[in-house]
Amino acid sequence: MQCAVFGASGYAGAELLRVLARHPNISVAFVGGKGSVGRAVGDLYEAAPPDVASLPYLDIDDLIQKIETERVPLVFLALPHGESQNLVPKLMEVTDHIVDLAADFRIKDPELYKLWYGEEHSCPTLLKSAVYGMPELSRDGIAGAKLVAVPGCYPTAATLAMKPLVNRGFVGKRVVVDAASGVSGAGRSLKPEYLAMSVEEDFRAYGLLRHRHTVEMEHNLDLSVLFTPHLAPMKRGILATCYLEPTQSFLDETSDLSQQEVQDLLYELYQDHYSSDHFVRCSTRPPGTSSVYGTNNVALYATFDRRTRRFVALGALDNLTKGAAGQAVQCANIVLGYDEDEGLKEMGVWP
Ligand SMILES: NC(=O)C1=CN([C@@H]2O[C@H](COP(=O)(O)OP(=O)(O)OC[C@H]3O[C@@H](n4cnc5c(N)ncnc54)[C@H](OP(=O)(O)O)[C@@H]3O)[C@@H](O)[C@H]2O)C=CC1
Ligand SMILES: CC(=O)N[C@@H](CCC(=O)OP(=O)(O)O)C(=O)O
Repeated sequence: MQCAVFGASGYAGAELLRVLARHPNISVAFVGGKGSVGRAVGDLYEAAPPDVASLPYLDIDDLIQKIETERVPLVFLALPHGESQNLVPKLMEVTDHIVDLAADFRIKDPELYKLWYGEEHSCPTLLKSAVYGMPELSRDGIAGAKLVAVPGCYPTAATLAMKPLVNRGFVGKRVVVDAASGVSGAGRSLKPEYLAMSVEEDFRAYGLLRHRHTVEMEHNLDLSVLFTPHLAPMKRGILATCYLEPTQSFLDETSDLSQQEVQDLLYELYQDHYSSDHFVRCSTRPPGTSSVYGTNNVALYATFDRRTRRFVALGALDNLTKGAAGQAVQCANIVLGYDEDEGLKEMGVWP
């Protein structure tokens, strides 16, 4: 099946090209950009797979026209936030399936969208028709979907790290999430704060109290979340560290258990919860981002500290793969009825 990728000159778009190069059923026929229009993929992206290296970046109008005339059935959008909502109404008329990596269609409620994104949504009626594409949270509605909203990178890590504890009724209503992202999470922009000279030998928090991913985590988990993102001096990767208070029922249930038995119980809880999920790795020790680099895997670990009465749940993923392009292809596979891991079977890189 042919597809088109809008924003293929950006980091998430380039990662889509990398993942789709290994896909047996989906091939990239057309790519779009903005500043890169007139150049070919291989000019910009030297590691591009040979069959896409020669594709020219098209502007939005030319790309839509190609999709229409060539009847391209699948479209990925990897555009800066806010662009997809202007494009999707037209694309709905000319293609069968749209998988959007941006935040435009993740929040169903237009008022909540306005509150967290600071602007009115331009097509609020379409918000409800989009399916939220985090398969490990829910696969409902993804098969055959016309419009999939791929979740945010931080919410994917934090949601998957906490969900088994939440579903089991082990945690109270308020959690704290500290998460660090590699610099590719900010996209390919040339802003001075993302230059190597600025990020190397630095580690800092940003977006305090108001980061837009907070609302996504709160919705996924039905919890109140205090979220602090950090910028880490690495290219790729996210590590989310989540602190949760236990419920009395958890304390009662585990009062006679040793620390090791509590650890075993938590490990089994995570294994059971994700027993049918291809990409979840339940770790027996705290995971790092290098263990998931370039893969669609998310590595999870949870423990409980009796002294301070807190759970600590960790989630590590690659922001460009499971946090963006990999999860998008995982969703496209479900939409189209392919095996969920087609194109995503790559092993990690070590060291
Ligand atoms: N980076 C990440 O880790 C993640 C990103 N995402 C989401 O994916 C989307 C893309 O992010 P990312 O790849 O990081 O961003 P980049 O800034 O790296 O890339 C943006 C892409 O969009 C193109 N573009 C910019 N403005 C326009 C426009 N007005 N019309 C058409 N094309 C345009 C750019 O083209 P050109 O370069 O040719 O100007 C480029 O191809 C965003 O919505 C982001 O939030 C989601 C999860 C994680
Ligand atoms: C390091 C960095 O700046 N990260 C970005 C999040 C990554 C991203 O692109 O967010 P979406 O998944 O919502 O598209 C940020 O904090 O805004």
